[in-house]
Amino acid sequence: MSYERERLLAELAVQRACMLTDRVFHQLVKTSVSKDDKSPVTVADYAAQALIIASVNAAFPGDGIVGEEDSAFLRKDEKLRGIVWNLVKETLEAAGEAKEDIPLGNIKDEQELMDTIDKGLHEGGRSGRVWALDPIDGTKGFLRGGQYAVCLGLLVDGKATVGALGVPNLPQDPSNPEGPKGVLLSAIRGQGAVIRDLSPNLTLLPSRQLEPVKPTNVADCAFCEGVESGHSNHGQQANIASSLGITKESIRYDSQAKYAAIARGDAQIYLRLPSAGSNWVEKIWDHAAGSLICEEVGYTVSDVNGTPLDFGMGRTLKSNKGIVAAAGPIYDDVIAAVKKELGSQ
Ligand SMILES: Nc1ncnc2c1ncn2[C@@H]1O[C@H](COP(=O)(O)O)[C@@H](OP(=O)(O)O)[C@H]1O
Ligand SMILES: [Mg+2]
Ligand SMILES: [Mg+2]
Ligand SMILES: [Mg+2]
Repeated sequence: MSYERERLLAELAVQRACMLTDRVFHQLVKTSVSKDDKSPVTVADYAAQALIIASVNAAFPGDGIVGEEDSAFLRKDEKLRGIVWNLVKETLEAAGEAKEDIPLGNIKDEQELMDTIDKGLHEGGRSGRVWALDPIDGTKGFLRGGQYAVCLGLLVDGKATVGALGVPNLPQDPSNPEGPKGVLLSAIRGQGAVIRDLSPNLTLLPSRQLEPVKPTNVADCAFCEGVESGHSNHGQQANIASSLGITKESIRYDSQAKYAAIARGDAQIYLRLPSAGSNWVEKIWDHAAGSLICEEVGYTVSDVNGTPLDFGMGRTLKSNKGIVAAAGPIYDDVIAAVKKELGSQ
């Protein structure tokens, strides 16, 4: 099976959702809403989940969907519901139909909006086709004006098989950080990965194949980590980098923007070691699309013990702990340094 249609659907659904999140993001920045006010991101989370589920459902009605959000809060808050519905309606009108021959789905009213969001309540698991959806990954980054990502992956029998990542605030040219922003990456297992600029409308701009990683000296590499110190252990990550002889400062991005950055070669390592005392269990929607895209350009992605990520365990990666992604040729060095650091606690 080629999965070209699934990839096209994922790209278009993510592109359409990014039209919405980008709009909310800029309204948020423009109106300088208090950083403590979480409502803009909440609105965008619900609206983007609804739009993407409508697309998956229209094109592949038999597939399961594991989405991060549900409508419980929205059902209780009429005002918030009205805001989300307006955003969804405006985006549907602005986007129109895709010129490609694939249905992207519609939502007719507020009731259907909430029912659509709740189609993301699937339990996941080892068998069949299940989409993993994070409508806004990096909510804290979104609120800070930093990186965030719209993430959609297809798991087939528990294995990440198709993935698309929209990263609206990532510079298109890594050597020009102040230049135009917004990229869309996608992959099909076994077929490499592609990148293109995000477009302001539903058009998919021309894509280019991402180059496979090349052998490099680990000391010359750069590593990526999250911004939030509560989400990963910055101290241990710095120790690991220094034990590998890495002197470059880490690239700190919220969200799966980290996977996008390493996939296109801005850095070669992503470390996500659990914070001290953390019982956090990683969620499948935080890693399905990004890890596949990286594997497709020659990364090895595992947990901190070197165990491959198991997306067939349900909604979470409960058999894994933390994340280590490194370019294939340096992975053994990196995982050895991770184990040494964790063993020496
Ligand atoms: N204590 C914790 N440890 C690790 N990850 C956490 C966490 N609390 C929340 N997260 C996850 O971290 C994701 C963001 O990743 P990052 O830290 O790399 O930016 C969040 O996704 P959402 O923003 O979609 O909720 C959330 O799922
Ligand atoms: Mg997330
Ligand atoms: Mg999210
Ligand atoms: Mg969240």
